[in-house]
Amino acid sequence: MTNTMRPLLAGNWKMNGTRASLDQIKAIADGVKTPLSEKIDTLLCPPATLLYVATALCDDSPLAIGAQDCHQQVSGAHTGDISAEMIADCFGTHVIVGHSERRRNHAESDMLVRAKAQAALDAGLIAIICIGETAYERNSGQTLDVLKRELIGSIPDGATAETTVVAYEPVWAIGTGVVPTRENVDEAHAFIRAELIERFGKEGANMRILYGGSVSGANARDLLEVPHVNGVLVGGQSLKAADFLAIYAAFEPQFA
Ligand SMILES: O=C(CO)COP(=O)(O)O
Repeated sequence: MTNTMRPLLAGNWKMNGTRASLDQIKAIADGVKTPLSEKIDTLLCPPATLLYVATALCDDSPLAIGAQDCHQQVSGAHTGDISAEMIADCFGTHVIVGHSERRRNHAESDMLVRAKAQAALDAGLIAIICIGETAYERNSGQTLDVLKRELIGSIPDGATAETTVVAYEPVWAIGTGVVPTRENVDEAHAFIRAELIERFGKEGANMRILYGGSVSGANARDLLEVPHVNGVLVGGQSLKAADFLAIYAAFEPQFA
């Protein structure tokens, strides 16, 4: 067994899902009610419109529910935003911050992502902080520099292994069906682990590092064997219960 840390399987629905999708959430919540859930954490992040009803659906399931973003402030004149407090109020337990789609589409800087992560920690949520290089950055040899800059800039000083998860999502692998080579994932995760240990010591050694980008039931097992891959953050393949549960099943050989 390569990775002994309790892993996290997280789904990110992005801007997908209406009330018609609640049956999929229920099917996922029911599907993870197996002994494997004693060994791994599962999480689904639907759009904010479904947050409250989703947490109610998961009442008797180990499936946790989280959000995809939060504002850095607790409340105020911020039309269209939701705060970490509001997520917690809906019984959400996690929030994704700094996803590359938000960094790109909303010009979110490392400093802003860090403030959002801090807001999440202040509200008692677990922050899933996303980092990852673009194709241009990889092709021009900047991958590790980008990861270092994003790690330093985006993670608050008070982050602990319990409250903070790092997600490595190479931008070029998101939604493309292109999965990095084992060597690429290995290099990135080992680098992130070393950086986390340097800054956070023991907490950094125990912080979970997820891989995200075109994860499916077909490739999850191989990814989970790479050292320092402590789970996955899944987009497209988390929308349908059957696909999500195929990834869940892929954890079995290592973690059951
Ligand atoms: O961005 C992602 C999860 O946050 C990954 O998306 P895909 O799994 O659709 O590539």
